[in-house]
Amino acid sequence: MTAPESNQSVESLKDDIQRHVALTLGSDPFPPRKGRYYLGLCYSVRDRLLGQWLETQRSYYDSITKRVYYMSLEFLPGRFLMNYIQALGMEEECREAVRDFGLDLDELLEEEWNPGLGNGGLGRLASCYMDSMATCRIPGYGYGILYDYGIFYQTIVNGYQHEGADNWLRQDSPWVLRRGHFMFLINFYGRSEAYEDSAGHERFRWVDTESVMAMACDIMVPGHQNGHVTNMRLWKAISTRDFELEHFNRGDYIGAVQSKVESENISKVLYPNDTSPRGKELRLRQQYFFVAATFQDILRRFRKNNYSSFDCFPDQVAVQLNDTHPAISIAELMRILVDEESLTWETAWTICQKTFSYTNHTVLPEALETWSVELIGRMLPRHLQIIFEINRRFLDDVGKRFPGRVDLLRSLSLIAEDNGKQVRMAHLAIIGSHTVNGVAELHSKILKTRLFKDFDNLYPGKFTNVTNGITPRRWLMQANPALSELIGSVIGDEWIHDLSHLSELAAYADDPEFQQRWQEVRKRNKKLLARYVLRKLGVGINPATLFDMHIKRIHEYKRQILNVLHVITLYNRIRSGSVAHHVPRTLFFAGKAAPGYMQAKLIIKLINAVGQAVNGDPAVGNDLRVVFLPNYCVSQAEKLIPAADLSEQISTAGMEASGTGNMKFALNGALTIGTLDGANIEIREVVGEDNFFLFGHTEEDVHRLHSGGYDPVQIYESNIELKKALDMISTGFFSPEAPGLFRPIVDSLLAHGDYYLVLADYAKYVAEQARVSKCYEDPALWTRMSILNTANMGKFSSDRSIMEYARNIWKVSPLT
Ligand SMILES: [N-]=[N+]=N[C@]1([C@H](N)O)O[C@H](CO)[C@@H](O)[C@H](O)[C@H]1O
Repeated sequence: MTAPESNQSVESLKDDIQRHVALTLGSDPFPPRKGRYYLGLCYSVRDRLLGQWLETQRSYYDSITKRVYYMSLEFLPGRFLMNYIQALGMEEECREAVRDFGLDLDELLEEEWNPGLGNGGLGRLASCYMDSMATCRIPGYGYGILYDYGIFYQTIVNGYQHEGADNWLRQDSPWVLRRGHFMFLINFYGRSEAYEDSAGHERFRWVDTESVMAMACDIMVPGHQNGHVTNMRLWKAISTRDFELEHFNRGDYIGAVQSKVESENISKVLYPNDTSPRGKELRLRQQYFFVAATFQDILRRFRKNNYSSFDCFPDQVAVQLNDTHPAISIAELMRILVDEESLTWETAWTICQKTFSYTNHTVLPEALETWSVELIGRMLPRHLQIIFEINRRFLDDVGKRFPGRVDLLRSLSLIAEDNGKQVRMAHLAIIGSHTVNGVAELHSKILKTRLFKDFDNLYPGKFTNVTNGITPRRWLMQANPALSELIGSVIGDEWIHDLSHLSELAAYADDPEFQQRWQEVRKRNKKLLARYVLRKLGVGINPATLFDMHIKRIHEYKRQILNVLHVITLYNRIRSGSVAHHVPRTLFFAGKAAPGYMQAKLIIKLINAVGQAVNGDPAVGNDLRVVFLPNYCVSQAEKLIPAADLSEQISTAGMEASGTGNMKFALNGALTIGTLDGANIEIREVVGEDNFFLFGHTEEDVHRLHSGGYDPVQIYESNIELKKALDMISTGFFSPEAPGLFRPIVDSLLAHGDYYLVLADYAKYVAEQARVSKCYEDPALWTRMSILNTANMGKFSSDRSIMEYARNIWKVSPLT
């Protein structure tokens, strides 16, 4: 863009901002105020995106292309403004425009509330995938729920997590386009009534239902500087107008309105559990609500092309089930095709299996969703009938192929009998899908060889792998502009669209001048973070120390406890002077615990209690500092990750399906200390064993130790430093006011068998951490390792993942 053109575009942008402040917000544009001008800028940027969105949607219709429907109960898009500005390639323009008003773009960006419509990795992955679908021009949409309240707002009071309501829409969001004209009626409860149709066939209809409306709310998802803009369509529950007669007849107006209000509770709040569902009725209502609304929207689009039959439905529609949360879709599409479209069961079932594909995100037993037959029968009576019929036909087929294998029938059945009749949603998703994938090679192997072994034997070729990825737009270009600029200065900017170009960086790994510039960028990012921590917590941290980060949801399998045991060990070594030399470290912890997960909440308290002791001990000084950052979210991760030296990926092998934080850290040049778990294995393969700090038992070892012979007490007894650390925890060293406070944690390790093998991996972990310190003392070596990590992360772009889904699972090609 020429100077006059850019001046002209800066001027027109300034006009738009002030016009929106005046005419959209109804506020006086003078004097310029941060809050008002932030919204003025948002609406001006939105205007520029809407045009591209309309064009993109038109191109979908014109090309009658097959579309992907990525169904997810969670999305974690992060703040939109900077992502939109960079996708439109107008960052400089915006900076200049707001500067002319005496404002600073970086300050305006902080005005935006994080849309926390997800818990962790699964939700963020869905948003990275949306960004890549748009950037790779894969025709598709994300479907979910517009919760009024997202993941709770975490504060730390006296070391304990407190949950606050995340009323993120209280100031209305400039990004949410409410589509009042797209309202669908969603039914619940009632009963399924059999009747005979004119051809004498038995048919079913769902009657006497209670209903609520689903209103579409769109949020745009722009591709990176390619004019391709798609959207997430998130459903909001709106009460229907008609009153339930029973209230009305009693003249109970308030009661009548009450039930209306209740019906709108469906989209009120996100369930805050990361990998352990709570079988709550409202949660199932949320799942069916968004599934039913989504399929009415899918059918509306399909019917627009006036196809003569549904046989081509799978050629036009690919539905990806993001975990089992949307799995009731399979029964819903069967209901629509059989009950409403009068297709035969067989035809309908074939269409279903050709339409659906399912991604599993965890092997943790407590995370595999089941719904009681009683609850489904009450809330979705017709769907239960359909699920029983799917199961009957499925077991018939299995019985024919494997006569007499009652055990097989029991293990494969959709219905679990052991704790009251439960519908296994993963089994429904597997049977009703043409493809099932895990999210990293080890995880996908475990699905095939352990968790769903019988299904893999039954359906050879159905199980596959698509290793997770992250979008380089948000996680490098946006989060780490200084490093992006340095990279661009030597290899250009193609990596933004094709991350494999990063490999060209490897040539600079030993280049002293480049190493120098790399170190400067990293120092600058660490100083920036130190300033943020001082502002947020009033805690001073020294940017010259090794920044060691463990930021993710709090869960025992992620082993924040193992990290704390290492911190206490270092603390004891420093206090006792038993180590000749210690490399000063700052330990960063951040993450939310599910409100009902008491052990995780106690782990947060332990981290803060240990931090208080260490930070307050004059004998330690700057050598060791512990920081727990409250309210971990996407925008906080964008500040933390570019400043990290060490990335903690220390889960019990076989339990972290993939991890995606591990990819974000390595992409930004942090080195990983980790186990052979999830995507750590594939990261180590590409960055090289020498550039990865590995420790711990393998998944095979864990499986073997879980089947017997593991004695954590023996390890405790035989390791002095470990015993000392555990004794300090259990005797109240970190909780003098309540000596037994952390007993449950120590009991889980010693008395209850240490299921997550914390003690088994302690010694190797501490030893590997010593190797980390040693390497860190050699800046040339560390910088070389850091550059080689970034250089080799091309594989972990979500563009690669999405193109694998498109080619191997969805069978769609990018729009040209
Ligand atoms: N649910 N779930 N699963 C997870 C994460 N907790 O959200 O999905 C993430 C996205 O696939 C994985 O990276 C992670 O390992 C896995 O535990």
